[in-house]
Amino acid sequence: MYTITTSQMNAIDKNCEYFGLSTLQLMENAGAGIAKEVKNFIESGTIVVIAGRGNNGGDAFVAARHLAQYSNYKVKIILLGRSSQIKTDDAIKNYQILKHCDITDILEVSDSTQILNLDWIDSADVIIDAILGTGVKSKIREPESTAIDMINNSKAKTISVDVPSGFDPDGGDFEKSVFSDVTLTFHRMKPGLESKDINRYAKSVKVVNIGVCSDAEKIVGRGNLEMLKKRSESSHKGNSGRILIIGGGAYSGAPGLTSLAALRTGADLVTIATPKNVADIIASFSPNLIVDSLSSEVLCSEDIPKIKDLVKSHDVVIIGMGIGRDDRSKSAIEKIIPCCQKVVVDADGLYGLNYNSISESGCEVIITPHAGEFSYLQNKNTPKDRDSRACDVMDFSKNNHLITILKGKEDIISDGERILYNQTGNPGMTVGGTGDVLAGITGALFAVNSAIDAASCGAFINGAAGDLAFEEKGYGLLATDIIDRITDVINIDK
Ligand SMILES: NC(=O)C1=CN([C@@H]2O[C@H](COP(=O)(O)OP(=O)(O)OC[C@H]3O[C@@H](n4cnc5c(N)ncnc54)[C@H](O)[C@@H]3O)[C@@H](O)[C@H]2O)[C@H](O)CC1
Ligand SMILES: [K+]
Repeated sequence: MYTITTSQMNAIDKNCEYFGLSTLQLMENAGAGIAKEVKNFIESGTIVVIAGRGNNGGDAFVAARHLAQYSNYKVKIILLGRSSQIKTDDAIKNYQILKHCDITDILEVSDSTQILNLDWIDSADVIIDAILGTGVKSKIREPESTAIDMINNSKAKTISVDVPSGFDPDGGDFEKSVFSDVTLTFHRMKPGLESKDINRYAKSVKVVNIGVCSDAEKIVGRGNLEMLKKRSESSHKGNSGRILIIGGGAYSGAPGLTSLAALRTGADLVTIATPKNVADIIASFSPNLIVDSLSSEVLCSEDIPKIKDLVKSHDVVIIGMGIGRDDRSKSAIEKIIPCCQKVVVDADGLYGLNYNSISESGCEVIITPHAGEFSYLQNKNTPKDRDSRACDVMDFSKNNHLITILKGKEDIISDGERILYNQTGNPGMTVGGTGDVLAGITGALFAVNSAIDAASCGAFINGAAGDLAFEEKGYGLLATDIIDRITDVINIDK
Protein backbone atom coordinates (compact mmCIF):
# COMPACT_ATOMS: atom_id res chain seq x y z
CA MET A 1 0.00 0.00 0.00
CA TYR A 2 1.28 3.48 -0.80
CA THR A 3 2.36 6.11 1.74
CA ILE A 4 0.94 9.62 1.97
CA THR A 5 2.69 12.87 2.73
CA THR A 6 1.46 15.55 5.10
CA SER A 7 0.15 17.66 2.25
CA GLN A 8 -1.71 14.65 0.77
CA MET A 9 -3.26 14.01 4.19
CA ASN A 10 -4.31 17.66 4.42
CA ALA A 11 -5.87 17.40 0.96
CA ILE A 12 -7.81 14.31 2.04
CA ASP A 13 -9.02 16.13 5.18
CA LYS A 14 -10.27 19.06 3.13
CA ASN A 15 -12.00 16.75 0.65
CA CYS A 16 -13.64 14.92 3.59
CA GLU A 17 -15.04 18.22 4.76
CA TYR A 18 -16.52 18.81 1.29
CA PHE A 19 -18.34 15.48 1.60
CA GLY A 20 -19.65 16.45 5.06
CA LEU A 21 -17.13 14.60 7.22
CA SER A 22 -15.78 17.24 9.60
CA THR A 23 -12.29 17.42 11.09
CA LEU A 24 -13.98 17.18 14.51
CA GLN A 25 -15.39 13.78 13.52
CA LEU A 26 -11.97 12.67 12.28
CA MET A 27 -10.42 13.84 15.56
CA GLU A 28 -13.00 11.84 17.52
CA ASN A 29 -12.16 8.72 15.51
CA ALA A 30 -8.43 9.37 15.89
CA GLY A 31 -8.70 9.79 19.67
CA ALA A 32 -11.01 6.79 20.09
CA GLY A 33 -8.57 4.74 17.99
CA ILE A 34 -5.68 5.75 20.25
CA ALA A 35 -7.67 4.87 23.38
CA LYS A 36 -8.50 1.43 21.95
CA GLU A 37 -4.82 0.73 21.23
CA VAL A 38 -3.78 1.92 24.69
CA LYS A 39 -6.33 -0.48 26.19
CA ASN A 40 -4.84 -3.31 24.18
CA PHE A 41 -1.35 -2.26 25.25
CA ILE A 42 -1.88 -2.04 29.01
CA GLU A 43 -4.66 -3.40 31.23
CA SER A 44 -4.41 -0.84 34.02
CA GLY A 45 -2.13 1.90 35.32
CA THR A 46 -1.31 5.57 35.13
CA ILE A 47 -1.56 7.13 31.70
CA VAL A 48 0.03 10.57 31.31
CA VAL A 49 -0.97 12.53 28.24
CA ILE A 50 1.52 15.20 27.17
CA ALA A 51 -0.24 17.40 24.66
CA GLY A 52 0.77 20.29 22.46
CA ARG A 53 -1.54 23.08 21.37
CA GLY A 54 -2.37 21.76 17.90
CA ASN A 55 -4.69 19.02 16.66
CA ASN A 56 -2.20 16.35 17.67
CA GLY A 57 -2.91 17.40 21.24
CA GLY A 58 -6.63 17.48 20.37
CA ASP A 59 -6.52 13.79 19.40
CA ALA A 60 -5.01 12.99 22.79
CA PHE A 61 -7.72 14.96 24.65
CA VAL A 62 -10.27 12.68 22.97
CA ALA A 63 -8.21 9.59 23.87
CA ALA A 64 -8.02 10.79 27.49
CA ARG A 65 -11.82 11.17 27.63
CA HIS A 66 -12.33 7.64 26.31
CA LEU A 67 -9.77 6.13 28.71
CA ALA A 68 -11.16 8.00 31.71
CA GLN A 69 -14.33 5.91 31.36
CA TYR A 70 -12.46 2.89 32.68
CA SER A 71 -11.76 2.75 36.42
CA ASN A 72 -8.54 0.76 35.95
CA TYR A 73 -6.77 3.77 34.38
CA LYS A 74 -5.63 6.90 36.18
CA VAL A 75 -5.49 9.57 33.46
CA LYS A 76 -3.37 12.71 33.88
CA ILE A 77 -3.00 15.48 31.30
CA ILE A 78 -0.17 17.94 30.80
CA LEU A 79 -0.91 20.70 28.31
CA LEU A 80 2.23 22.45 27.07
CA GLY A 81 1.24 26.11 27.20
CA ARG A 82 -1.96 27.75 28.33
CA SER A 83 -5.41 26.64 27.25
CA SER A 84 -5.96 30.11 25.76
CA GLN A 85 -3.10 29.31 23.35
CA ILE A 86 -4.67 26.16 21.89
CA LYS A 87 -4.66 26.76 18.16
CA THR A 88 -7.68 25.06 16.68
CA ASP A 89 -11.41 25.05 17.40
CA ASP A 90 -11.51 21.24 17.41
CA ALA A 91 -8.74 20.94 20.01
CA ILE A 92 -10.31 23.72 22.12
CA LYS A 93 -13.67 21.92 22.12
CA ASN A 94 -12.12 18.64 23.17
CA TYR A 95 -10.03 20.31 25.87
CA GLN A 96 -13.11 22.01 27.33
CA ILE A 97 -15.03 18.72 27.48
CA LEU A 98 -12.27 17.27 29.69
CA LYS A 99 -13.56 19.35 32.61
CA HIS A 100 -16.66 17.15 32.56
CA CYS A 101 -14.94 13.77 32.48
CA ASP A 102 -13.92 13.21 36.09
CA ILE A 103 -10.30 13.86 35.21
CA THR A 104 -8.89 15.75 38.14
CA ASP A 105 -5.25 15.94 37.09
CA ILE A 106 -4.91 18.53 34.35
CA LEU A 107 -1.90 20.83 34.33
CA GLU A 108 -1.06 23.70 31.99
CA VAL A 109 2.70 24.12 31.85
CA SER A 110 4.45 26.89 29.93
CA ASP A 111 7.81 26.95 31.62
CA SER A 112 10.44 24.28 30.98
CA THR A 113 11.79 24.31 34.57
CA GLN A 114 8.26 23.49 35.71
CA ILE A 115 8.31 20.45 33.43
CA LEU A 116 11.66 19.32 34.82
CA ASN A 117 10.18 19.34 38.30
CA LEU A 118 7.05 17.37 37.42
CA ASP A 119 6.90 13.97 39.10
CA TRP A 120 3.94 12.90 36.93
CA ILE A 121 6.21 11.78 34.11
CA ASP A 122 8.20 9.50 36.46
CA SER A 123 5.03 7.98 37.86
CA ALA A 124 3.58 7.14 34.44
CA ASP A 125 3.17 3.59 33.18
CA VAL A 126 2.38 4.88 29.72
CA ILE A 127 2.98 8.32 28.24
CA ILE A 128 0.80 9.40 25.35
CA ASP A 129 3.03 11.63 23.27
CA ALA A 130 0.83 14.21 21.53
CA ILE A 131 3.13 17.23 21.57
CA LEU A 132 3.62 17.60 17.82
CA GLY A 133 2.17 15.77 14.85
CA THR A 134 2.24 16.64 11.18
CA GLY A 135 2.23 20.37 12.01
CA VAL A 136 5.84 20.34 13.26
CA LYS A 137 8.05 23.06 11.81
CA SER A 138 11.82 23.69 12.03
CA LYS A 139 13.70 23.89 15.37
CA ILE A 140 11.79 22.63 18.41
CA ARG A 141 10.99 25.49 20.76
CA GLU A 142 10.40 25.46 24.52
CA PRO A 143 8.67 24.03 26.42
CA GLU A 144 8.22 21.32 23.75
CA SER A 145 11.96 20.60 23.56
CA THR A 146 12.32 19.93 27.30
CA ALA A 147 9.15 17.83 27.26
CA ILE A 148 10.61 15.63 24.50
CA ASP A 149 13.80 15.16 26.55
CA MET A 150 11.75 14.28 29.64
CA ILE A 151 9.82 11.62 27.73
CA ASN A 152 13.02 10.14 26.35
CA ASN A 153 14.57 10.02 29.84
CA SER A 154 11.56 8.41 31.50
CA LYS A 155 11.09 4.70 32.13
CA ALA A 156 7.49 4.75 30.96
CA LYS A 157 6.42 3.17 27.68
CA THR A 158 5.63 5.83 25.11
CA ILE A 159 2.79 5.73 22.64
CA SER A 160 3.07 8.48 20.02
CA VAL A 161 0.02 9.99 18.37
CA ASP A 162 0.38 10.03 14.57
CA VAL A 163 4.19 10.49 14.63
CA PRO A 164 6.84 10.64 17.36
CA SER A 165 6.80 14.34 18.31
CA GLY A 166 9.48 16.29 16.45
CA PHE A 167 9.90 13.63 13.75
CA ASP A 168 9.26 14.66 10.14
CA PRO A 169 6.56 12.36 8.72
CA ASP A 170 7.61 13.31 5.18
CA GLY A 171 11.10 11.94 5.75
CA GLY A 172 12.98 15.25 5.83
CA ASP A 173 15.60 16.39 8.34
CA PHE A 174 14.49 17.13 11.87
CA GLU A 175 16.20 18.39 14.99
CA LYS A 176 15.07 16.02 17.73
CA SER A 177 12.26 13.58 18.33
CA VAL A 178 10.54 11.46 20.92
CA PHE A 179 11.73 7.83 20.87
CA SER A 180 8.46 5.98 20.93
CA ASP A 181 7.64 2.37 21.69
CA VAL A 182 4.45 2.42 19.65
CA THR A 183 3.51 4.97 17.01
CA LEU A 184 -0.12 5.07 15.97
CA THR A 185 -0.27 6.84 12.64
CA PHE A 186 -3.56 7.86 11.08
CA HIS A 187 -5.20 6.61 7.91
CA ARG A 188 -2.09 5.57 5.97
CA MET A 189 1.60 5.01 6.43
CA LYS A 190 3.79 8.12 6.14
CA PRO A 191 7.03 8.09 4.09
CA GLY A 192 9.24 9.14 7.04
CA LEU A 193 7.95 6.22 9.12
CA GLU A 194 9.37 3.85 6.52
CA SER A 195 12.86 5.38 6.48
CA LYS A 196 15.81 3.09 7.17
CA ASP A 197 16.80 4.35 10.64
CA ILE A 198 13.18 4.48 11.82
CA ASN A 199 13.71 1.96 14.62
CA ARG A 200 15.49 4.56 16.70
CA TYR A 201 12.41 6.79 16.73
CA ALA A 202 9.53 4.41 16.35
CA LYS A 203 10.03 0.83 17.46
CA SER A 204 6.70 -0.27 16.10
CA VAL A 205 4.28 1.58 13.87
CA LYS A 206 0.61 0.81 13.38
CA VAL A 207 -1.84 2.49 11.03
CA VAL A 208 -5.10 3.47 12.73
CA ASN A 209 -8.24 3.89 10.66
CA ILE A 210 -10.00 7.21 11.32
CA GLY A 211 -13.00 6.70 9.04
CA VAL A 212 -11.87 8.78 6.04
CA CYS A 213 -14.46 8.41 3.26
CA SER A 214 -12.89 6.75 0.26
CA ASP A 215 -14.07 9.38 -2.24
CA ALA A 216 -12.03 12.01 -0.39
CA GLU A 217 -8.96 10.18 -1.62
CA LYS A 218 -10.20 9.14 -5.06
CA ILE A 219 -12.15 12.13 -6.31
CA VAL A 220 -10.13 15.26 -7.03
CA GLY A 221 -11.42 18.12 -4.92
CA ARG A 222 -10.52 21.52 -3.52
CA GLY A 223 -8.16 19.79 -1.09
CA ASN A 224 -5.99 18.64 -4.00
CA LEU A 225 -5.70 22.23 -5.19
CA GLU A 226 -4.21 23.16 -1.84
CA MET A 227 -1.31 20.83 -2.56
CA LEU A 228 -0.24 23.00 -5.47
CA LYS A 229 2.89 25.08 -4.87
CA LYS A 230 2.18 28.61 -3.75
CA ARG A 231 4.09 31.35 -5.48
CA SER A 232 6.67 33.02 -3.26
CA GLU A 233 6.53 36.81 -2.94
CA SER A 234 10.15 36.98 -4.06
CA SER A 235 9.74 34.92 -7.23
CA HIS A 236 11.41 36.14 -10.43
CA LYS A 237 10.21 36.09 -13.98
CA GLY A 238 10.37 32.48 -15.15
CA ASN A 239 10.14 30.89 -11.67
CA SER A 240 6.47 30.14 -12.22
CA GLY A 241 6.98 28.29 -15.46
CA ARG A 242 8.29 28.76 -18.97
CA ILE A 243 6.12 26.78 -21.32
CA LEU A 244 6.91 25.78 -24.88
CA ILE A 245 3.90 24.88 -26.99
CA ILE A 246 4.55 22.95 -30.18
CA GLY A 247 1.38 22.87 -32.22
CA GLY A 248 -0.60 24.32 -35.07
CA GLY A 249 -0.04 24.09 -38.81
CA ALA A 250 -3.15 22.16 -39.68
CA TYR A 251 -5.09 24.52 -37.35
CA SER A 252 -4.25 27.79 -35.66
CA GLY A 253 -6.82 28.17 -32.86
CA ALA A 254 -5.81 25.12 -30.81
CA PRO A 255 -2.30 26.20 -29.77
CA GLY A 256 -3.66 29.70 -29.16
CA LEU A 257 -6.17 28.33 -26.64
CA THR A 258 -3.51 26.19 -24.95
CA SER A 259 -1.19 29.19 -24.59
CA LEU A 260 -3.80 31.50 -23.11
CA ALA A 261 -4.94 28.78 -20.69
CA ALA A 262 -1.33 28.27 -19.54
CA LEU A 263 -0.90 32.00 -18.95
CA ARG A 264 -4.18 32.26 -17.01
CA THR A 265 -3.05 29.32 -14.84
CA GLY A 266 -0.02 31.34 -13.83
CA ALA A 267 2.78 30.42 -16.24
CA ASP A 268 5.27 33.28 -16.63
CA LEU A 269 6.23 32.82 -20.25
CA VAL A 270 4.65 30.95 -23.13
CA THR A 271 6.38 30.40 -26.46
CA ILE A 272 4.59 28.79 -29.37
CA ALA A 273 6.72 27.03 -31.96
CA THR A 274 4.47 26.63 -34.98
CA PRO A 275 4.65 26.05 -38.74
CA LYS A 276 5.20 29.23 -40.72
CA ASN A 277 1.78 29.28 -42.41
CA VAL A 278 0.01 29.95 -39.10
CA ALA A 279 2.68 31.81 -37.11
CA ASP A 280 1.39 35.30 -37.90
CA ILE A 281 -2.22 34.29 -37.36
CA ILE A 282 -1.44 32.91 -33.88
CA ALA A 283 0.66 35.97 -33.00
CA SER A 284 -2.32 38.17 -33.87
CA PHE A 285 -4.52 36.42 -31.23
CA SER A 286 -2.88 38.19 -28.31
CA PRO A 287 0.11 40.41 -27.50
CA ASN A 288 0.79 38.06 -24.54
CA LEU A 289 2.09 35.33 -26.85
CA ILE A 290 5.63 34.80 -28.14
CA VAL A 291 5.48 32.99 -31.48
CA ASP A 292 8.45 31.30 -33.10
CA SER A 293 7.95 30.32 -36.74
CA LEU A 294 9.14 26.88 -37.93
CA SER A 295 10.70 26.06 -41.30
CA SER A 296 7.70 24.92 -43.34
CA GLU A 297 3.97 24.31 -43.33
CA VAL A 298 4.17 21.19 -41.16
CA LEU A 299 6.36 20.29 -38.21
CA CYS A 300 9.22 18.25 -39.68
CA SER A 301 12.70 16.91 -38.92
CA GLU A 302 14.39 20.12 -40.18
CA ASP A 303 12.83 21.88 -37.18
CA ILE A 304 14.35 19.53 -34.60
CA PRO A 305 17.63 21.45 -33.95
CA LYS A 306 15.72 24.68 -33.35
CA ILE A 307 13.17 22.93 -31.14
CA LYS A 308 15.90 21.20 -29.11
CA ASP A 309 17.33 24.66 -28.38
CA LEU A 310 13.94 26.00 -27.37
CA VAL A 311 13.31 22.98 -25.13
CA LYS A 312 16.44 23.86 -23.11
CA SER A 313 15.09 27.27 -22.13
CA HIS A 314 11.61 26.02 -21.12
CA ASP A 315 10.42 23.98 -18.14
CA VAL A 316 7.56 22.15 -19.83
CA VAL A 317 6.68 21.30 -23.42
CA ILE A 318 3.07 20.88 -24.52
CA ILE A 319 2.91 19.18 -27.87
CA GLY A 320 0.30 18.12 -30.36
CA MET A 321 -2.66 20.49 -30.54
CA GLY A 322 -3.68 21.41 -34.08
CA ILE A 323 -0.53 19.89 -35.56
CA GLY A 324 -2.22 17.43 -37.97
CA ARG A 325 -1.26 13.86 -38.74
CA ASP A 326 1.36 14.32 -41.43
CA ASP A 327 3.94 11.49 -41.23
CA ARG A 328 6.78 14.03 -41.15
CA SER A 329 5.26 15.59 -38.01
CA LYS A 330 4.68 12.23 -36.42
CA SER A 331 8.31 11.23 -36.80
CA ALA A 332 9.53 14.66 -35.58
CA ILE A 333 7.34 14.33 -32.46
CA GLU A 334 8.83 10.88 -31.76
CA LYS A 335 12.28 12.47 -31.68
CA ILE A 336 11.28 15.60 -29.77
CA ILE A 337 9.50 13.99 -26.80
CA PRO A 338 12.54 12.14 -25.38
CA CYS A 339 14.53 15.41 -25.44
CA CYS A 340 12.09 17.06 -23.02
CA GLN A 341 12.26 16.84 -19.24
CA LYS A 342 8.55 17.38 -18.75
CA VAL A 343 6.03 17.08 -21.54
CA VAL A 344 2.26 17.10 -21.96
CA VAL A 345 1.18 15.23 -25.09
CA ASP A 346 -2.25 15.98 -26.48
CA ALA A 347 -4.34 15.41 -29.62
CA ASP A 348 -2.27 14.66 -32.75
CA GLY A 349 0.87 14.48 -30.60
CA LEU A 350 -0.46 11.18 -29.24
CA TYR A 351 0.19 9.58 -32.63
CA GLY A 352 3.91 10.28 -32.25
CA LEU A 353 4.45 8.55 -28.90
CA ASN A 354 7.32 6.08 -28.74
CA TYR A 355 7.21 4.35 -25.37
CA ASN A 356 10.66 2.78 -25.51
CA SER A 357 12.40 6.08 -26.05
CA ILE A 358 10.29 7.70 -23.33
CA SER A 359 11.29 5.18 -20.70
CA GLU A 360 14.97 5.25 -21.81
CA SER A 361 15.15 9.05 -21.71
CA GLY A 362 13.53 9.34 -18.27
CA CYS A 363 11.39 12.29 -19.34
CA GLU A 364 8.17 12.82 -17.39
CA VAL A 365 5.15 12.52 -19.66
CA ILE A 366 1.49 13.38 -19.16
CA ILE A 367 -0.89 12.31 -21.93
CA THR A 368 -4.42 13.64 -22.32
CA PRO A 369 -6.36 11.33 -24.66
CA HIS A 370 -10.13 11.12 -25.06
CA ALA A 371 -11.68 7.65 -25.32
CA GLY A 372 -11.11 7.39 -29.10
CA GLU A 373 -7.46 8.37 -28.83
CA PHE A 374 -7.00 6.03 -25.89
CA SER A 375 -8.41 3.15 -27.95
CA TYR A 376 -5.76 3.90 -30.60
CA LEU A 377 -3.00 4.04 -27.97
CA GLN A 378 -4.08 0.81 -26.30
CA ASN A 379 -4.86 -0.87 -29.58
CA LYS A 380 -8.23 -2.00 -28.21
CA ASN A 381 -11.57 -0.38 -27.48
CA THR A 382 -11.77 1.78 -24.38
CA PRO A 383 -14.25 0.03 -22.07
CA LYS A 384 -17.48 1.78 -21.14
CA ASP A 385 -17.78 0.73 -17.50
CA ARG A 386 -15.94 2.74 -14.89
CA ASP A 387 -13.89 0.02 -13.22
CA SER A 388 -12.56 -1.53 -16.43
CA ARG A 389 -11.70 1.93 -17.75
CA ALA A 390 -9.83 2.74 -14.56
CA CYS A 391 -7.99 -0.58 -14.75
CA ASP A 392 -6.92 0.12 -18.32
CA VAL A 393 -5.75 3.63 -17.49
CA MET A 394 -3.76 2.35 -14.53
CA ASP A 395 -2.16 -0.51 -16.48
CA PHE A 396 -1.38 1.65 -19.49
CA SER A 397 0.24 4.31 -17.30
CA LYS A 398 2.25 1.75 -15.36
CA ASN A 399 3.45 -0.17 -18.42
CA ASN A 400 4.48 2.95 -20.30
CA HIS A 401 5.89 5.01 -17.39
CA LEU A 402 3.63 7.97 -17.87
CA ILE A 403 0.63 9.73 -16.42
CA THR A 404 -2.69 9.50 -18.22
CA ILE A 405 -5.69 11.81 -18.07
CA LEU A 406 -8.41 9.90 -19.87
CA LYS A 407 -10.90 12.66 -20.70
CA GLY A 408 -14.59 11.90 -20.44
CA LYS A 409 -17.77 12.69 -18.54
CA GLU A 410 -15.67 11.68 -15.56
CA ASP A 411 -11.93 12.07 -16.21
CA ILE A 412 -9.74 9.20 -15.02
CA ILE A 413 -6.19 10.01 -13.99
CA SER A 414 -3.43 7.56 -13.09
CA ASP A 415 0.32 7.43 -12.60
CA GLY A 416 0.27 3.64 -12.71
CA GLU A 417 -0.07 3.40 -8.94
CA ARG A 418 -3.03 5.53 -7.95
CA ILE A 419 -6.34 6.19 -9.68
CA LEU A 420 -8.07 9.55 -9.34
CA TYR A 421 -11.40 10.65 -10.77
CA ASN A 422 -12.38 14.18 -11.73
CA GLN A 423 -16.08 14.97 -11.71
CA THR A 424 -16.05 18.68 -12.53
CA GLY A 425 -17.23 19.61 -16.02
CA ASN A 426 -20.52 19.47 -17.91
CA PRO A 427 -22.02 18.50 -21.27
CA GLY A 428 -21.47 22.06 -22.58
CA MET A 429 -17.77 21.23 -22.66
CA THR A 430 -18.10 18.93 -25.65
CA VAL A 431 -17.52 22.07 -27.74
CA GLY A 432 -14.19 22.22 -29.61
CA GLY A 433 -11.11 23.55 -27.83
CA THR A 434 -11.78 22.44 -24.27
CA GLY A 435 -9.08 19.75 -24.53
CA ASP A 436 -6.58 22.38 -25.70
CA VAL A 437 -7.45 24.41 -22.61
CA LEU A 438 -6.92 21.36 -20.37
CA ALA A 439 -3.47 20.78 -21.89
CA GLY A 440 -2.51 24.40 -21.23
CA ILE A 441 -3.69 24.35 -17.61
CA THR A 442 -1.97 21.02 -16.96
CA GLY A 443 1.29 22.14 -18.59
CA ALA A 444 1.43 25.34 -16.54
CA LEU A 445 0.85 23.42 -13.29
CA PHE A 446 3.42 20.80 -14.30
CA ALA A 447 6.16 23.46 -14.45
CA VAL A 448 6.18 23.76 -10.66
CA ASN A 449 4.30 20.68 -9.39
CA SER A 450 4.54 16.91 -9.57
CA ALA A 451 3.07 15.27 -12.65
CA ILE A 452 0.22 13.59 -10.76
CA ASP A 453 -0.76 16.84 -8.99
CA ALA A 454 -0.58 18.76 -12.27
CA ALA A 455 -2.71 16.17 -14.07
CA SER A 456 -5.37 15.80 -11.38
CA CYS A 457 -5.63 19.49 -10.55
CA GLY A 458 -5.49 20.40 -14.26
CA ALA A 459 -8.56 18.25 -14.89
CA PHE A 460 -10.34 19.72 -11.84
CA ILE A 461 -9.62 23.35 -12.73
CA ASN A 462 -10.61 22.90 -16.39
CA GLY A 463 -13.93 21.31 -15.42
CA ALA A 464 -14.67 23.76 -12.61
CA ALA A 465 -13.96 26.75 -14.88
CA GLY A 466 -16.23 25.05 -17.44
CA ASP A 467 -18.96 24.74 -14.79
CA LEU A 468 -18.74 28.47 -14.03
CA ALA A 469 -18.94 29.20 -17.76
CA PHE A 470 -21.93 26.86 -18.11
CA GLU A 471 -23.84 28.76 -15.39
CA GLU A 472 -23.76 31.85 -17.61
CA LYS A 473 -23.59 30.54 -21.15
CA GLY A 474 -25.24 27.13 -20.98
CA TYR A 475 -24.72 25.08 -24.14
CA GLY A 476 -23.39 28.20 -25.88
CA LEU A 477 -20.19 28.13 -23.85
CA LEU A 478 -16.90 28.46 -25.73
CA ALA A 479 -13.41 27.27 -24.85
CA THR A 480 -12.44 30.93 -24.41
CA ASP A 481 -15.17 31.29 -21.74
CA ILE A 482 -13.40 28.54 -19.78
CA ILE A 483 -10.06 30.34 -20.05
CA ASP A 484 -11.72 33.50 -18.69
CA ARG A 485 -12.81 31.63 -15.55
CA ILE A 486 -9.62 29.75 -14.69
CA THR A 487 -8.53 32.47 -12.27
CA ASP A 488 -11.93 32.37 -10.51
CA VAL A 489 -11.41 28.67 -9.75
CA ILE A 490 -7.81 29.02 -8.66
CA ASN A 491 -8.37 32.13 -6.51
CA ILE A 492 -11.60 31.07 -4.85
CA ASP A 493 -10.13 30.79 -1.31
CA LYS A 494 -7.66 33.66 -1.56
N1 LIG B 1 -6.46 13.37 8.94
C1 LIG B 1 -5.65 13.32 9.93
O1 LIG B 1 -4.58 12.72 9.87
C2 LIG B 1 -6.04 13.99 11.09
C3 LIG B 1 -5.06 14.41 11.93
N2 LIG B 1 -5.29 15.03 13.04
C4 LIG B 1 -4.18 15.32 13.91
O2 LIG B 1 -3.75 16.61 13.61
C5 LIG B 1 -2.34 16.65 13.64
C6 LIG B 1 -1.85 17.86 12.95
O3 LIG B 1 -2.37 18.95 13.64
P1 LIG B 1 -1.86 20.43 13.49
O4 LIG B 1 -2.72 21.27 14.35
O5 LIG B 1 -1.79 20.77 12.08
O6 LIG B 1 -0.38 20.38 14.01
P2 LIG B 1 0.33 19.78 15.31
O7 LIG B 1 -0.65 19.42 16.34
O8 LIG B 1 1.25 18.73 14.83
O9 LIG B 1 1.24 20.97 15.82
C7 LIG B 1 0.93 22.28 15.60
C8 LIG B 1 1.32 23.09 16.83
O10 LIG B 1 2.67 22.91 17.16
C9 LIG B 1 3.37 24.15 17.10
N3 LIG B 1 4.71 23.87 16.56
C10 LIG B 1 5.01 23.57 15.31
N4 LIG B 1 6.34 23.39 15.19
C11 LIG B 1 6.87 23.59 16.41
C12 LIG B 1 8.19 23.59 16.91
N5 LIG B 1 9.24 23.33 16.13
N6 LIG B 1 8.39 23.83 18.23
C13 LIG B 1 7.36 24.09 19.04
N7 LIG B 1 6.07 24.14 18.61
C14 LIG B 1 5.83 23.89 17.32
C15 LIG B 1 2.52 25.02 16.22
O11 LIG B 1 2.72 26.36 16.52
C16 LIG B 1 1.14 24.53 16.55
O12 LIG B 1 0.68 25.10 17.72
C17 LIG B 1 -1.97 15.32 13.06
O13 LIG B 1 -0.65 14.97 13.32
C18 LIG B 1 -2.98 14.42 13.75
O14 LIG B 1 -2.51 14.05 15.00
C19 LIG B 1 -6.68 15.45 13.32
O15 LIG B 1 -7.03 15.35 14.58
C20 LIG B 1 -7.73 14.60 12.63
C21 LIG B 1 -7.47 14.25 11.31
K1 LIG C 1 2.97 13.08 18.38
